[in-house]
Amino acid sequence: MTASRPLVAGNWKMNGLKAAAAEFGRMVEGYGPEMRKKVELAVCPPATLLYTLSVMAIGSRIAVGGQDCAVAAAGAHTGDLSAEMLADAGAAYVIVGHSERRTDHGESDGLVRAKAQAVLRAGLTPIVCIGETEAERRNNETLAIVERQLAGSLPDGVGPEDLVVAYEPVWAIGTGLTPSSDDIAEVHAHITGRLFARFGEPGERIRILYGGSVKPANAKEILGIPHVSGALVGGASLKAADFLSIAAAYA
Ligand SMILES: O=C[C@H](O)COP(=O)(O)O
Repeated sequence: MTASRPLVAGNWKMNGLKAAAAEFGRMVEGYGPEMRKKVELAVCPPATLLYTLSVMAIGSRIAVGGQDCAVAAAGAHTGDLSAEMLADAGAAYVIVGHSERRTDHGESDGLVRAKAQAVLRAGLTPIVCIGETEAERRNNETLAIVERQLAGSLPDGVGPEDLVVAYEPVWAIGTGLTPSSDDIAEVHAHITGRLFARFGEPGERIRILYGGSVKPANAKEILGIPHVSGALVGGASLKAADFLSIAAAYA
C-alpha cells in the first residue's frame, strides 16, 4: 500500500443488503487501469457484506474495509468484531472514530486511539475520523477541536503508509452542506502541520481525506484543494456511477 496515490473511500454505513453486491460489481468493472494509476479506491460496507465484497474484489485492486472494530483481538465481547476478524474477512482499512460512532456510542478520543492501535495490530490501516460540530464551528473552535481530536485519537509510532486521517465536519455529513474551499484548505493545512509536529517529515505524507457531502458535482473542486488527498464518501458511494464519477475527478 503506497501513500503516493490519493484515496477515495466509500462508507456505506448501515446500508446494503445482499443485492448491493451488484453495485459493488459495477464499481469493480468501472475501476480500469487508467483510474487505478491515479487514485486508490476502497469501499467499507456493513460487516455482513465484507467477505462477499472482498472475494469480488480479488484482482480488481479495489480495497474493502470495516467501519469500526473492537479493541480486543478476541474474547467475551458479544456483538463486537475485532480488527483481526475484519482482516480475516479481507479488509485492508478500518474506519475508526466516525462522528456517528462518537455520537451514537459515546466514543472518546482515547477509545478511538485504542481502536486505531487494534487496527494496526491486525496489520490493517486505520482511517481516523475527526471534525467539528456546527456549534463548534460557529464558536470558531474548529482548529482547536481537530487539534484536540488528533492529539487524542491518533496512534503513536506510525509511518505515512500506516495511517489515514479523515476530516469530516459533522454538520456537513449527509446534509448537502460543505465548508468553503478556503475553510477546507485551512483545516487540512492545520492538520498537516500537526502531523508534521507529531511524526516529523513522514507525517506530511499521511493522507488526509475530506468527508461530508462529497458528490460528483463538487468532487473536482474539493479534491483539488491543497492538502486534500482524497475523500471519505457516504451517500454518494452507494451508487457505482456516482462513486466512480467522484474518483474520476483525479482522471
Ligand atoms: O463517512 C462518510 C461521511 O460521513 C460522509 O457522508 P456523506 O457523504 O453522506 O455526507
